Amino acid sequence: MASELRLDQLPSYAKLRELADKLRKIAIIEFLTVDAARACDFTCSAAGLQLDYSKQLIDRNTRETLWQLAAEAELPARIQDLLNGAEVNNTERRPALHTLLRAGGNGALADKYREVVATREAMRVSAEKLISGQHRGFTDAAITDVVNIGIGGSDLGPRLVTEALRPYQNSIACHYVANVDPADLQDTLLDLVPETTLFIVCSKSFRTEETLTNSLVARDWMRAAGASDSDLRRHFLAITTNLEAATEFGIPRENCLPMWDWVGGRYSVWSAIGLSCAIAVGWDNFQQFLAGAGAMDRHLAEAPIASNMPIMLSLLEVWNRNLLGAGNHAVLPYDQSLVRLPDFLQQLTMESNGKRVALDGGALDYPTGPVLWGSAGTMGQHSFHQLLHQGTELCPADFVLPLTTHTGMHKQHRRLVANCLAQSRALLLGRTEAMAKRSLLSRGYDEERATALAPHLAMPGNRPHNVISMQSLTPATLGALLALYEHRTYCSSVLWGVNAFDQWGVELGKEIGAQILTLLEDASRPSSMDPATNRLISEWRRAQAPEASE
Ligand SMILES: O=P(O)(O)OC[C@H]1O[C@H](O)[C@H](O)[C@@H](O)[C@@H]1O
Repeated sequence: MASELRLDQLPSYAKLRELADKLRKIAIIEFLTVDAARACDFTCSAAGLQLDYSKQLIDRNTRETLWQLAAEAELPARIQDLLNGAEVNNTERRPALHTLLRAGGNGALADKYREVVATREAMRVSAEKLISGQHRGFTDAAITDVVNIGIGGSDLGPRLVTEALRPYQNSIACHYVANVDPADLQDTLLDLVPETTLFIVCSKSFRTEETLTNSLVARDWMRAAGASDSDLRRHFLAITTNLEAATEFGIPRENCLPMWDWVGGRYSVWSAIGLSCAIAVGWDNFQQFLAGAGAMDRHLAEAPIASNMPIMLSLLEVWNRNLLGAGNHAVLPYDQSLVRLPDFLQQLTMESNGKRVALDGGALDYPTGPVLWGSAGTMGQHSFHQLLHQGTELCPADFVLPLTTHTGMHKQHRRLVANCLAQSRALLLGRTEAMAKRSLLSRGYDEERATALAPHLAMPGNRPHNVISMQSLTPATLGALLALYEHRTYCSSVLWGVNAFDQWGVELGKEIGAQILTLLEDASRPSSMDPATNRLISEWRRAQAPEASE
């Protein structure tokens, strides 16, 4: 591992700085006009996806320099480290082997791969028993509903995949409960019947407060419906590395599927953590999902830097972040079934690359992972796109566009596609004040009013963005898309010199949460927190009805 890497000390970085100063004054549309081949050349394809980066603020020279930067950072070697099981998670002394979960076989990692294959088989059996109605509840009724209880990586991936693949959905309905707010579980259970409901307790650690709290309430709900302790085994499965804690909770070993410490939570949808997806869409579709990701893994491993899609996306991320100063990145899927994609990518990218020290613990004096946000088009157009077009913040964006629809409503889908392409073009071109004034005059405004209004209608354009398209959103292209972002995240972590696979920053809040809970549970305890926290604790205590404080 090159733990001493510092992005700003790589030889090409100084040249990129000069290029950024120069390019900031140029309009992207000029590149497209002058260079007729750019619209085709600034694209790459892999695993059923096409990336169009022709509307980024880079010219051919900058692109060459970015490729050079990737070579100087030894990105291809670092990618081999990831794929071959090197200890890329240095603070936790582990490899990060999510790619093994969708591999067809790997000689060097045969022991681990055997476990993966055995677990896949157990997932298949479990999913098929449920789908075929063989898995029955305590009154011998077939299970109709599955509730995945998990949070973070044990929720966001499975939830996204199940929702995105709704056209492939079979008869079992999968629901997702994550929040410790009792309303989340309560709302979900409202429409469910205990006799036909199965819970999957999804927790890599089996120590997560939200998941354990919700699972206990779910167990009480089952008991209240008449399920005995031995009946519960028909209604609870667990996915975890911590089999002991799961059995202590009352889920017998034969109802547990394993996870491994070499799979990070946010990279785990490919493991048994994805069981709810396999139940929702069936085993064949889940396998297609794994195969799509596997195809992207092979592309990452084999494609040269110049045509490597995850590497290119990562270089553009670093260019926009470090050289053009963009502190955020919007993801705009033009497909309602990908409405959860920004949520999933927030954990993937911000938990991975929201870091301020290098692998060797040294402080970094350049920015790392940007804030990621977004929502499905066209909803965002009627809300935050105003800022994308005219705000003072530079927001690079990825449009994600399946070219066809599963709905069968092709005429209406055309409108969605037209909106996506129009937003992309408007971000590229903008509108000058003179153009705005001309348009106002043609609409009957008088000279004085048109002059006054024109600056409000003018848009700078030149907003860099990518378009990631695919023929249609299938299990395979969805797998490829998620793997693409996983690999972009890893490549960027290499360039920034940070560990993408730990998340120490989430721990302190959990510790303080446990301390504060003891103060909320026992009103007689004096609170010795900071004055602001003490005041809020007192306010909470005053707000409680007497029966809530027992
Ligand atoms: O799967 P679990 O062990 O319950 O963890 C669930 C989540 O909680 C943690 O706080 C981490 O920040 C996440 O990376 C993880 O996915």
